[in-house]
Amino acid sequence: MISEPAPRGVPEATVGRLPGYLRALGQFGERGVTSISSEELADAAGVRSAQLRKDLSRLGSYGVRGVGYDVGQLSAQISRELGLTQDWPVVIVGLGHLGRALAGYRGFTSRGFRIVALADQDESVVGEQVEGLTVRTLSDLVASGESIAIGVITTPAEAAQAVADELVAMGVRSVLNFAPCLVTVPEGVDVRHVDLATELQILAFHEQRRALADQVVTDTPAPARTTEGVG
Ligand SMILES: NC(=O)c1ccc[n+]([C@@H]2O[C@H](COP(=O)([O-])OP(=O)(O)OC[C@H]3O[C@@H](n4cnc5c(N)ncnc54)[C@H](O)[C@@H]3O)[C@@H](O)[C@H]2O)c1
Repeated sequence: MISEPAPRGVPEATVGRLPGYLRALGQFGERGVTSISSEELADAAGVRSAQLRKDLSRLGSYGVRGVGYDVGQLSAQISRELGLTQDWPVVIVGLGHLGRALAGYRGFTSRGFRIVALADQDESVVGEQVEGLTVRTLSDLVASGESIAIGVITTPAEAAQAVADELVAMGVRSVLNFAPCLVTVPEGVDVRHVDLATELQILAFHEQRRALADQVVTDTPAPARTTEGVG
């Protein structure tokens, strides 16, 4: 595998596909595979191989003809590019159903995200031990001066903007918002919205398209049978 320094400015769309490549590489690595062709990796990640080669070339990675990519090296390079070689301290705000499920999710830790704080405003929740951490109020957390890189919002929509503002005020520059509303943040802060309902709506759209297409096929009258040459 040939690796050159990554050119600056990797497009967002490429960045969006890198976690998928990393996940696929991890699965190959677990099975003891040490080198992989672009076709195999593209198949596992669900993209076209030309797309994969283009994306990886943007990181300065080119497979070797007949050998492909080195699984370990490529994983390390993508991890570096995504900034996963360092630990990112995360706070979850809103310790209801979703917040608790995320707090217990082992996949964060194994991918370089350390949940270091939990916050809620409900007095019956503050002080509770969840996954080895004591739930605090956001103001207590701000007062502690702890360094937090990523804030995860799992409060009801009505509270999300105020929580985002507090997170930004305490120096958080990346926000992952699960509440079903848009939150705005100042320049220099990134916010990503996660909404499973949107994903379901997109699936419903495609499902409806397929159902309509099936209906057209069923409703189309069969071509009239020719009687030429009969009798
Ligand atoms: N993105 C998704 O796909 C998805 C999926 C499920 C739920 N959700 C959303 O996630 C959010 C949480 O859902 P849930 O079922 O866990 O709700 P929940 O009611 O069980 O929990 C919400 C928690 O937020 C706390 N809270 C409220 N205001 C707060 C504030 N200002 N500061 C700190 N904590 C505060 C509450 O005390 C409660 O513990 C909701 O907005 C819900 O719509 C999103």
